[in-house]
Amino acid sequence: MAKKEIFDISMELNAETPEWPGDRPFEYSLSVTKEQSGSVNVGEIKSSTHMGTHIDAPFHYDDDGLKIEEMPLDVYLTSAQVVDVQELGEVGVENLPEPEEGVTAILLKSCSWSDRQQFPETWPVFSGAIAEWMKAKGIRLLGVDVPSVDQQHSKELPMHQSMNKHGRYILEGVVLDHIEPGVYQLAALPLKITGAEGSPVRAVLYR
Ligand SMILES: N[C@@H](CC(=O)c1ccccc1NC=O)C(=O)O
Ligand SMILES: [Zn+2]
Ligand SMILES: [Zn+2]
Repeated sequence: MAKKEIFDISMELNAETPEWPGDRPFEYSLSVTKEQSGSVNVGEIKSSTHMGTHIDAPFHYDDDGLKIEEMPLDVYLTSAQVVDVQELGEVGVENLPEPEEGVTAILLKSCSWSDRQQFPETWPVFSGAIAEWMKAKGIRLLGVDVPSVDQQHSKELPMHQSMNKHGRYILEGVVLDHIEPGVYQLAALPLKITGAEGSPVRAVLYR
């Protein structure tokens, strides 16, 4: 078998990773040094669950929604198609190609968040009709290369709600600038945090 080609599509997590405005920044530090313990360095992390490349559990926007440890894992281990949606202010169904055979995730490459040390001022609007289209095509996961599938100041969260209503799942903050459109295997598993409404993931594409 040929060697696996692995493409990292995750953001780095460090003190410069931009948090959602008003949310807590990411922190990693050594709480115990090897010198102190005589044996090991031990770290601790503080983070929002919506930091960097992450997934939303439905409980993020629906009090009765699934929590992170209840989420199906096969949604995040699947064939994924990277689709070019660059230069679009609004992304609708008319901008999406017929998915390739066997694909159950679509990753939208907008290239609208180039400086990952700044929270972006704007990003494309994703039409709620995409969720219905996904359901009709058997696509279970939508990935976006921006902080959210809705706009920053939205309170109604029409896209999140439409995805939930149609039983579709959300992956946010992937990095696709270096990825050619096409079909890959995706792995992007959440941490098993009891009761949580989101989790950072290490997202990779491979083939
Ligand atoms: N919906 C966004 C996150 C979000 O809305 C948010 C994240 C942290 C703190 C506040 C937030 N939203 C509204 O106050 C997301 O899906 O990641
Ligand atoms: Zn989120
Ligand atoms: Zn979200």
